[in-house]
Amino acid sequence: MEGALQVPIIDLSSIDLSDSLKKACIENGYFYLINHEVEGDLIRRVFDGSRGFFDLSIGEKMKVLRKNHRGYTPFYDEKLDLVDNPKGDPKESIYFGAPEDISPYGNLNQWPTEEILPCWRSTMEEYYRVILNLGKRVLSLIALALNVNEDFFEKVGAFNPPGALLRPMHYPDEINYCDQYMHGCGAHTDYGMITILITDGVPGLQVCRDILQKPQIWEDVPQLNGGFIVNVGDMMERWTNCLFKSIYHRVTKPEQERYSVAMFFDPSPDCVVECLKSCCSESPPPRFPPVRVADYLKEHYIWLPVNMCNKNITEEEMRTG
Ligand SMILES: O=C(O)CCC(=O)C(=O)O
Ligand SMILES: [Fe+2]
Repeated sequence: MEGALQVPIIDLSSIDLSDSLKKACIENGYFYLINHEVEGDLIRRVFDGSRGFFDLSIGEKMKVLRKNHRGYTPFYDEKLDLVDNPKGDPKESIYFGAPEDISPYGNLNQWPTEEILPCWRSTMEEYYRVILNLGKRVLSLIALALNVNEDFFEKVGAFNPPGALLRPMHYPDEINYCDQYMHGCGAHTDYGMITILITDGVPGLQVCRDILQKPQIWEDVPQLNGGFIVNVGDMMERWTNCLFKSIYHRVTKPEQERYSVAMFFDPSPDCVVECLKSCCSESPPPRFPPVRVADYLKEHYIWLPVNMCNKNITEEEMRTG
């Protein structure tokens, strides 16, 4: 049974939204974010840029093939749900980290050249910075809702350096799917603190409020014009001892081509996530031991490098999905 769903709306221009934010994170694990002050023009440029990149030839895109979780991930590269999408997800994407993030190897982001896509890098970097600030604002409100200081996530090192990854995505329309591919993106939870998502309005995103229920009930999450969709991720679920829900979601086979842009607020790799005192005591006791983010992510980014998982996929399939 599938149907439309009530999504709580968090209005960032409201004076006191602690209670509604907390309620949305506890009862739903997702909400719309409105009055966020991100300019429509920037969002339009990001979607135009995203279409421009995914329209490039496969050869051009492969020049920035993902390394160290940065760069192009071709069709079928990501394996989120091996039951429904055993061959991988029939979508393509490109990942970037913080423009300023300098690892011992330098900044790991990979960019199409300025000749191929003029202003592309500057647009994506601008969007990254704007959404990073928006996410920090939401996370400071979440901290207040959890009865800790508003700079809690800064203080525990979640942004030092920022582990957030920006990811424009492209789903081909359903006529390009082989029958066996049930979904554009298999069922999963996100790994980080929160995800801030925007789509081009083409339907597809669904959530399942109880993954153990049989049969599972998947409900559509429509894009709210001008709003972002925010969902809680696994790290936040651990911090809050499961008070906040890291919600299962997926993207069905879209009827037409679909584009979306997600920013995953993963805490920085050395940050340790430990149940908040305000969320646990003897009853309920902490359900998880403290975990270093890098160790958690290593176990959960299970998808294989493209040269291994795509070995049975033809060039034609990689081009079209
Ligand atoms: O494209 C979407 O609407 C959602 C994608 C998603 O859930 C993800 O990449 O984690
Ligand atoms: Fe997701």
